[in-house]
Amino acid sequence: MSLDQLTIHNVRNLRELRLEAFERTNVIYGANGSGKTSILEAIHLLGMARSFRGTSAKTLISHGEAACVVHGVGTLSSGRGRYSLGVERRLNGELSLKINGEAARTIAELVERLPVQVINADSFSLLTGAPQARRHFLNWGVFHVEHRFFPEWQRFQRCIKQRNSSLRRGKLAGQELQAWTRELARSGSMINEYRQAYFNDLAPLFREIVGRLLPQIGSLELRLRQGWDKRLSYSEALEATLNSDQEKGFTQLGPQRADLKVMVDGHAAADTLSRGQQKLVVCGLKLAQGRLMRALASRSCIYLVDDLPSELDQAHSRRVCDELEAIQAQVFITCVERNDVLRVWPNKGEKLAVFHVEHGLVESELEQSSAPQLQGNNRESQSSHE
Ligand SMILES: Nc1ncnc2c1ncn2[C@@H]1O[C@H](COP(=O)(O)OP(=O)(O)OP(=O)(O)O)[C@@H](O)[C@H]1O
Repeated sequence: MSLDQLTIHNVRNLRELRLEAFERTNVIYGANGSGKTSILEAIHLLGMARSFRGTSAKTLISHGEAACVVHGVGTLSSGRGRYSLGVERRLNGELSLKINGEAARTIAELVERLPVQVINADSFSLLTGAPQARRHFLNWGVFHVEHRFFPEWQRFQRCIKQRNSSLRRGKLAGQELQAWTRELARSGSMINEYRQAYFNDLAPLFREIVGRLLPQIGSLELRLRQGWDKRLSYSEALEATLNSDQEKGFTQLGPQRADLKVMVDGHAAADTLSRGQQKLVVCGLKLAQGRLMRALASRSCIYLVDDLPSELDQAHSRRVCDELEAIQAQVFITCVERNDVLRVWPNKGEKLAVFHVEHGLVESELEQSSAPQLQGNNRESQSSHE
C-alpha cells in the first residue's frame, strides 16, 4: 500500500497543493509553521477522515473556507493494482468519501484501503493517556489482520447499547435483558478472542523492536487486560455483576474496558520512563503493528512521522529510522532542517524524495547550489547517502 500522488485543497494553511512521485521514503522539511504537519494531516484525513491531533475535523479546514478536500492516488500492496481515494469535509459537518470514483458509505472502507500510523510529539500519550487510545490502537491492529473483527465489533456495539437500555428499564425488560446479555456474552467473547490472538503475535515483536531501540531498558512486558476477571468467562462475569449493572444502568465489564499496559522491570512504563523513552516504546508498539500487518495480511501501512527529532537524540532517531526502513513501508517524515532526517536515515542506496515546504507551498530547490537533480515538479529525488 503506497501513495503516489496527493492533491490538497484548503487543509489548514495548504490552499492548493499537488504533490506527486512520492518514493517509499519522503522527507518533508521546512521552518516552523510552514505546513509540514498539515501535509501529514492531509494524508491522515485521506486514510481516517479525521485529524490525528484529536481535534475537531473542522479545524482542518482553512480559515474562511467552507470545506477541505484531499484526493490521493496510490498503488495497492504487492502490485495488486491502483486505487484512488477522495475525502471532503465541510464546516457544516458533512463528510463525503470516494473510493475509485464511487461514493463510499463508511469510514471503515477508507481505513481498510489506506492504513496510516502516526508517530509524533504526542505519541507518548498512548502510554500515559486514557485507555480509550490504547483500545483504539489494539482495534486498529486487529481490524487490519482479522476480517471477522469489524462486523463482530459492530454487533458488540449494538448489543451493549440494547443491553444498557434494557438495564435502565429495570424489571420491565426482564426477558429482553436476558436475550441481550446472552448475545453480548457471545459477541464480547469473540472480540476478546480476536484481540488475544493478535496480542499474542504483537507482544514478542514489540519486545524485539524495543530491545533494539532501547537496549538498556530492562525487562519489558506488554500486558493485555481483557476488561473482566480473566478466570471467568464473559458470560460468568456478566452474571456476577448483573445486580450492580442494574443499579448503575449500564454494563460495567467487557471488551469496552480492555486496556494495554507496558511494564518495565515490574513498573508501569508510563510512570517510570523518560519522555524520550516513552516515545521510543510507543514507536516500538507502532512499528510492531506495521510488521505484524505485513506478516499476517501481506499489506503495509503508511507511517506519518512528525518531527522525529523532538524528544530523541541522534542515536535514538537513527534507530527509529533503521526500523522504519527495515519495515519497508512508505514513510512521510517531517523535520525543520533538511539534514535532521537525512543524517540519520540509513544509507541503503535507496531513493528518497525530499520536499521543502514554505508558507504552505512546496517548492523546488533547483536554484540552490547544493540541490540534487530535480526529477519532478515540487520534488527532488536523491540517494539517501547525500
Ligand atoms: N484552519 C487553519 N487555517 C489556516 N491556517 C491554519 C489553520 N490551522 C492552522 N493553520 C496554520 O497553518 C500553519 C502550518 O501549521 P503546521 O502545523 O502544518 O506547521 P509545521 O510546518 O508543522 O510547523 P512546526 O514545525 O512548528 O510544527 C501554521 O501557521 C498554523 O497557524
